[in-house]
Amino acid sequence: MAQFYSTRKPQQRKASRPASPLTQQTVVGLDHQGRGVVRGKSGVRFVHGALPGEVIDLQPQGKYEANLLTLHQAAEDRVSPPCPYYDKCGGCDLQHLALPAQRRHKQQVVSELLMKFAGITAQHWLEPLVAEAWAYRRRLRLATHWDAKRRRLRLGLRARASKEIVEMDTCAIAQAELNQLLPALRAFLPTLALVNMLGHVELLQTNQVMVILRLKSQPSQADKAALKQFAQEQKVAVWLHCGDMAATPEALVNNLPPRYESVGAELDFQPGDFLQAHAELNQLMVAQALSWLAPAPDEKILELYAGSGNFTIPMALQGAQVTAIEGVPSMVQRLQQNAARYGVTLDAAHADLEQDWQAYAWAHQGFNKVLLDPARAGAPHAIHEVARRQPQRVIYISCAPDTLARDAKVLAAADYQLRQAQIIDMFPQTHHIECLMWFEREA
Ligand SMILES: C[S@@+](CC[C@H](N)C(=O)[O-])C[C@H]1O[C@@H](n2cnc3c(N)ncnc32)[C@H](O)[C@@H]1O
Repeated sequence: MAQFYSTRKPQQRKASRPASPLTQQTVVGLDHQGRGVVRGKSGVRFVHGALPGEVIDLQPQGKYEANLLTLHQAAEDRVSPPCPYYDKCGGCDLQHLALPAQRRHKQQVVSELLMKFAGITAQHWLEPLVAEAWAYRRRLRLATHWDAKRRRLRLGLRARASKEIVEMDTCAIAQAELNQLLPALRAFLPTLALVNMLGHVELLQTNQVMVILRLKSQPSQADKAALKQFAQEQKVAVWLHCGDMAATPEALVNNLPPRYESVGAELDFQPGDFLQAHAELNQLMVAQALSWLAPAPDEKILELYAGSGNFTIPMALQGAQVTAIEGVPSMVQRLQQNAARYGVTLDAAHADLEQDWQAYAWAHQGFNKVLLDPARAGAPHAIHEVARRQPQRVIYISCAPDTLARDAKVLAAADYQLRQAQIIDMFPQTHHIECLMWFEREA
């Protein structure tokens, strides 16, 4: 890209005066990021913490956002957030909305986006798939800051729209085993020389508790010995992720091969691999997707964005002929390892699904059904490739309703009907939405 240099000094920006608060505003909606929508004379504002039907005063922040200043009239569905860190922490931004209303809201968001961007409605919405709504997260990523002068470590979650660290004793949505480790980590980490090169700390709970330290470089032998002792005392595995982000985490103390449960299978994974946030709901979701896919033994199934085999291995165990594609080569290896451990035959390949598929041998076969579970970016290229191949059925698992709606438009244009839809309550108390869609091509 061309760069242009100027000898002129950059103009000094005048510090802008904060905008005046807007009073007695009525909230008319809730957007897909969980913010209340206010339409005033100066345009639309998205207000953090506000709910539809409420009358509020708000403080504008930037061009479109705002913070809630005063609540004059509360919505019926408003509840008092139980977490003491709710006001500061950027994690659970829908705790102030009653759980049934959160689920209704998520379904409404998906339904509205599908209508707005794809012009479609689901023939049938199933009741949301739900499970434990607190203490469910099996992965906690903690930010750190070492104050060398005061010899004090800050360890916690990031505040909303800020780099500030909110230190908490417990995180209300994290699994108990992860919370129990927090005091021990706060006491232990400052005793290590590596504390001044610590990036984040990740805690994982699957078949064991794992502590993953993100470090700029390898720790000293003395630190490694201390970490081994900590692992023994706390009965945890310890992994080190040293160097740049592309480096793979390595086990320092590994008591068991890391595994997570899917339907009828315990699957190998490694820290750094994608892992669904809610263990119980993951299993319900996989079971539901498989029942919709209903693979017959003679049918060929194409699975896209397969990860380490969360959907693949249960499908193959049911006798389906699966071709599974994943973009991270080491995860493809894990998938193949999982297939070998369960004695199932399948094709697994590494590919960037957002590139042209011409060069991929697997892409030249015919497929009866497709299951795809992309990241938040959706499948902007892959969905065209899928539609062009005209499989009878497409099961789409989405964690981003806006990109789902964009991709659904492509399927709708290729004569697919949205037969069933369902919210998966994978991220209760937060605005994040997971959903499952069954598209069928009318012959
Ligand atoms: C939401 S995860 C789902 C993984 C798996 N289905 C599961 O349930 O564990 C999305 C996966 O897509 C992969 N991915 C992201 N972009 C990709 C691309 N352009 N091509 C291929 N795979 C990609 C990621 O590495 C990740 O494993």
